[in-house]
Amino acid sequence: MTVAGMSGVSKRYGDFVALDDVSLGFTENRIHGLLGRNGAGKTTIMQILTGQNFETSGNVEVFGEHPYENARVLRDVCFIKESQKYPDMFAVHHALTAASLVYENWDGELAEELVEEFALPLKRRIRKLSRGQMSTVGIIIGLASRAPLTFFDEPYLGLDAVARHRFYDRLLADYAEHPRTIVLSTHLIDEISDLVEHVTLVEKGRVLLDEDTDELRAGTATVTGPARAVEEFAANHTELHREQLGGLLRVTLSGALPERSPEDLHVEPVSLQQLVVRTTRQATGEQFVGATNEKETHS
Ligand SMILES: Nc1ncnc2c1ncn2[C@@H]1O[C@H](COP(=O)(O)OP(=O)(O)OP(=O)(O)O)[C@@H](O)[C@H]1O
Repeated sequence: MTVAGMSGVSKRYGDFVALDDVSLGFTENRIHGLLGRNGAGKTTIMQILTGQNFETSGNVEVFGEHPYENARVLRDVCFIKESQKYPDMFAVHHALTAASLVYENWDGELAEELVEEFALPLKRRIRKLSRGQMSTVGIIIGLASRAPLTFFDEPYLGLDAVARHRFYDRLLADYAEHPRTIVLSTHLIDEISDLVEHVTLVEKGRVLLDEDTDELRAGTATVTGPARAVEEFAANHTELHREQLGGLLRVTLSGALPERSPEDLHVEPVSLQQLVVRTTRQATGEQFVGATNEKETHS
C-alpha cells in the first residue's frame, strides 16, 4: 500500500521548473532510497510530502489526504533534515523532550540508549554542537519518534564513517522490530545499497527510476567479451554504458536479460552506485569515453 505519493506533480519557482510531472509512491513498511544529483529535486519532493511546501500542479496524498496544514496526517510524519532550526536557548535535552511530545510512538529508552551510544552531550546548547553532533540529534529524533512515515534528508552530514554505519545498523535493527515507511535521501549510495529495498532516482525534476532494488539488480548487468559477441547479446537491450578495452567490448545493459549467456562473454552484476551513475548519464546524454574517465566508486 502506498502511504505517501504524488502523481503528475510539478513545482515551479518563477520560470524555474524544480519538479516536472513527477509521479512516485512510497510503500508501507519499506525502506526507500531517494537518490539523485545535487539540485535534482529530492528535498522539494520531501518538503511537499511533509506539508512544508506546496506543489504548483498535480496530486499529492499522504495517508490518503493532502498533507498541507493537515495535523491528522503530519502527526504521523517525521522529517529529519540538516537545516532544522531550534530556538536559540535550546539544549539537546530540550529538543528531545519537544520531540517526545510531538510523536505519539516516541521511545524514550531508545533515545537514551542512542544518546549514550553516540556520546551526545545532553546539556549542551544546540547552536554550540559540532556538525556531526547536530546530525546525531536528527538521527536520534528520527529513530526514536517511530513515526509511521519518516524522511531522512542527508542525515549524516559531518558524521564520520563509524557513526554513519552505527546509524545504518540502528536503523535496520529498529526497522526490523518496528516496521514503518522510511525514506532515505543520500548521495552515499554504496553505503546504503544493502539497506534500501526500493530506489527512486530523480534528475532535473524528473523520475528516472522507480523500482525495487532486487529487480533493478536482476535486470542490469555488465557484459564483457569479443566485440561482435557483445553486440549480438546487447541487441534489444537498453545500453547504459559502453567501454572499448582493446579488442574487447564492455557494455552495461538493462532490461530482461537472458538467464544464460554465451561462454565467451563475462557477465557481472552492477552495483547500485554504478547503476545510478550510468542511468543518470544515459538520461542526460552525457558521454564518457573509456574507463579512465570513470570516477565512480565500485562496491
Ligand atoms: N525557494 C526556491 N526558489 C528557487 N529555486 C529553488 C527553491 N528551492 C529549491 N530551488 C531549486 O530547485 C531545485 C531542486 O532543489 P532541491 O533542494 O529539491 O534539490 P536536491 O535534490 O535536494 O539537491 P541536493 O542533493 O543538492 O540537496 C534546485 O535547482 C534548487 O536550486
